[in-house]
Amino acid sequence: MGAIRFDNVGRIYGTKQDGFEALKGVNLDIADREFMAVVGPSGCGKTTCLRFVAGFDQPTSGIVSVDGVQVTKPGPDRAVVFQQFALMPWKTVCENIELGLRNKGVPKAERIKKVNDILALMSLTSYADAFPHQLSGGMQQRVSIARAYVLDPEVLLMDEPFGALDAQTRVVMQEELVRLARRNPRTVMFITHAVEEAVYLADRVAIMARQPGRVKEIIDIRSVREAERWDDHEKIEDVMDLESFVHLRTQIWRSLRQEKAMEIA
Ligand SMILES: Nc1ncnc2c1ncn2[C@@H]1O[C@H](COP(=O)(O)OP(=O)(O)OP(=O)(O)O)[C@@H](O)[C@H]1O
Repeated sequence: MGAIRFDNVGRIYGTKQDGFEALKGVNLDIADREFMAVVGPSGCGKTTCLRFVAGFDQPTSGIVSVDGVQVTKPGPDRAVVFQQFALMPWKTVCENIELGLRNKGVPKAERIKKVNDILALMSLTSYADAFPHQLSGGMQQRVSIARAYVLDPEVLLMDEPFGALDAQTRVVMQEELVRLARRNPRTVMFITHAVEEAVYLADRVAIMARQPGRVKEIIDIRSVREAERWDDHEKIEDVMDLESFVHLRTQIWRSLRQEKAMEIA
């Protein structure tokens, strides 16, 4: 459940005759419960691709599908976490997390249990009654992720979720997301500009190119992570120190730099 497919996807903004071709021939398969990070230069169309899967926008050519069904609108099988936390400021942490469950018609007793479980899992229990403005950015993003996870969606779509956080908070959130993703795997499409973040979190990394936007290369991380037992290390800096990690990071940087060089040439 939750397998995502981009089949020869294109997007033209404006008219077909006089438009801007943002994406052309995007092909990408994200397997059920796979964590796919997407990297690429600014403007290559990462967010546009994510919006297709969310059902917020439609391609002008090709098909985006989840489990073989073409996506035409948003649905409860897909949850989105944005860079800006987008919490309801007048609702408490607990109420923010509960809202989606309420909209889904989940009975009260079950709602309370689910909310309490996710609060504990995300170390948020003592903040349950706080309002968003009383929390740091990192805490607010933790609530956003809890709010998405509690719905138990097949697909989690994350657009630079840690982009607005300071470096230290970002590391803590990355470690937590790894914990969550390994314990309760979901199909994840995770957009980031941070190559190290992509290598640390993902099973595979899709590298996009620009003008027009397309997927130019896919790097397998999972087989290396498993062979080299990255998950035995609790801290991100210990993983980032491993030769196998450095090698993959360099490979992705090289691919991105090649792209930049071609743009400048
Ligand atoms: N509504 C729109 N109308 C016209 N052009 C658009 C629209 N939305 C996006 N674009 C263009 O499409 C291209 C892809 O945009 P998109 O936001 O998907 O890129 P991105 O890779 O996510 O960029 P960034 O990394 O900077 O967030 C960009 O050139 C952008 O200017």
